[in-house]
Amino acid sequence: MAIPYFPKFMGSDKSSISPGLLAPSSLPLSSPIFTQDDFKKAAAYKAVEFVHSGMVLGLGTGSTAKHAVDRIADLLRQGKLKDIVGIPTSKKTYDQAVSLGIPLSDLDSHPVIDLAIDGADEVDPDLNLVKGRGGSLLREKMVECVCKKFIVIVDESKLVEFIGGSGLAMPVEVVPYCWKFTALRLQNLFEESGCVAKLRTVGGDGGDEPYVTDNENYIVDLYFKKDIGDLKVASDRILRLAGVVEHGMFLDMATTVIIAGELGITIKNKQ
Ligand SMILES: O=C[C@H](O)[C@H](O)[C@H](O)COP(=O)(O)O
Repeated sequence: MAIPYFPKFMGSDKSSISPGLLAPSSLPLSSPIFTQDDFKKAAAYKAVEFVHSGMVLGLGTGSTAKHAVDRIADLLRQGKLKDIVGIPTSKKTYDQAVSLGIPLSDLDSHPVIDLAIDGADEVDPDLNLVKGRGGSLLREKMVECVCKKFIVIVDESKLVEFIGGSGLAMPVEVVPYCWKFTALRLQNLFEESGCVAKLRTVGGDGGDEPYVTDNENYIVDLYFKKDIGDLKVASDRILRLAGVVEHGMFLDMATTVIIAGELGITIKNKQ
């Protein structure tokens, strides 16, 4: 069931998101014109309610996760959270967390993580994800596969019927050596799904300069015209290709997905 943002006028449910959190201050509550970023923030703030003092936290990457990191820092400053250790999933999140004074560590020192909060590019009905359109899939997967709880935060535009269903990229991190060869092999793997493989470049389509990940690798984006079928089989086939480092399908990893949209917040838990 969706939890309304504004309990006062939308219903009696006592959402812990304060009324007005999403409303631009100049608008009356009866004019709820929300941006996509408002939804991202609402999902992020809801997720941070699951954070407790003393936790080791996986800190996600992207425009949605950024709100969660900001919120955690606010609560630390206010003394409402204490003794948090953050494990950032990218250099960008590392920089953000350092600038906000969040104590950080890494997987070597903290191999078990209590909770990770991160965004996603696609979420299917079984809570499988596509991640990595921001380029951070490898570190995200390393961190998020060792957490006890993994909360995914999205606005409703990220919901898809099937993985690849948005028509947007499913990223694969590859080593730079002979990337064209690896890209072709990836494309051939999914020929029946009309797969097109493209090297990600700086500045988007048409650029010459390859996008380089935090791990000094490249990204080959796969675009599918049709459902790729069994995701576990697809995952194994991709990972068996020499030259592939990791792919952006996060299967059976999310324990909870928080979705924010026009009707409010919906929380889905893995069955
Ligand atoms: O590499 C990027 C990450 O997987 C992000 O979590 C994902 O792309 C979602 O990002 P955003 O919240 O900006 O849509």
